[in-house]
Amino acid sequence: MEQGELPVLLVNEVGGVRGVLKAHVEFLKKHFHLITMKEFLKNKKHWSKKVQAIYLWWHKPIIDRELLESLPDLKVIANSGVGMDHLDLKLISSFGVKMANAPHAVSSSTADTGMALLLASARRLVEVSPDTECFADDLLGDEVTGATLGIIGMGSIGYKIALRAKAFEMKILTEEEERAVGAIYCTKIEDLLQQSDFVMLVVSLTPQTHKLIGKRELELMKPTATLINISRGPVVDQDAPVEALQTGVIKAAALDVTYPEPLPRDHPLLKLKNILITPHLGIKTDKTTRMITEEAVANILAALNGLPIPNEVFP
Ligand SMILES: O=CC(=O)O
Repeated sequence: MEQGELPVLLVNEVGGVRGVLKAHVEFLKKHFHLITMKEFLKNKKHWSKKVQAIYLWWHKPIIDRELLESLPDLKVIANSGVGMDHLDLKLISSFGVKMANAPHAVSSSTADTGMALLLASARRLVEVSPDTECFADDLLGDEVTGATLGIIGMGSIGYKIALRAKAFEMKILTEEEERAVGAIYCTKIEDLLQQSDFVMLVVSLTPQTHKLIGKRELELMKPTATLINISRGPVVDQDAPVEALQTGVIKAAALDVTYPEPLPRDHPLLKLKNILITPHLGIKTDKTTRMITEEAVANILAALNGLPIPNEVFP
């Protein structure tokens, strides 16, 4: 890189459904020469030795061996969220490329989404319309105050959910050691499932958490309990809640994540009444998306300057 030249940052696209938000482009351009995947592919020869960083906005582009081989000067990939399950961390690292995520930016808005799903399904907010008869027997909801919330995954998002749940006077169970918010530690996930009125999934998707919740786990839950997933779709074996919700094994579910996303229109989950499904809204606020880009820029600049990367992720 010549003096005064900005490092080249590759982004999937600008705007659209999966492109870096247009509102962030001016900020990115203060630090980088920005090129899109389309521009890169159009003139690979020109850009290939210039790209030093990738900012991955919403899981695109696919980072595979072919792409990595075509970017010999790539130093860092910054992810626009906390979940890294869409990346082959070992492969990327074998090319000497560093990786980073944005955990601080996303924790509050994702915790808010979790609580919004919990409250909405407890009080059946999406089942009603303005002309619904308010004393209809079948509209009685669940009291949140005093109910037990089991949190599976006590990272920064789980911790913030616990803080919020405490303000709602809930009893909190966790299967990880986290007593700072007054959560009670269950040594076994089975105990948490059996005792909770609401079970909230906040774990990262890894081979260990893939299909963590299936038929057996749902059967351990109370028939009056609600399952809430704000982590990744494949943490739940998706056939299991279909049957469990149809047969009353559990009372309700609220899923911000599914597989695939979005679900096909004829998916059996979409036919159920006792389920609330949102399209992976977790982090989507204006402030969070701005903070994500700021966090990503800090990660990239640190990597390019040979400084410790604030949110480096290791394979
Ligand atoms: O899904 C959201 C994230 O990975 O941060």
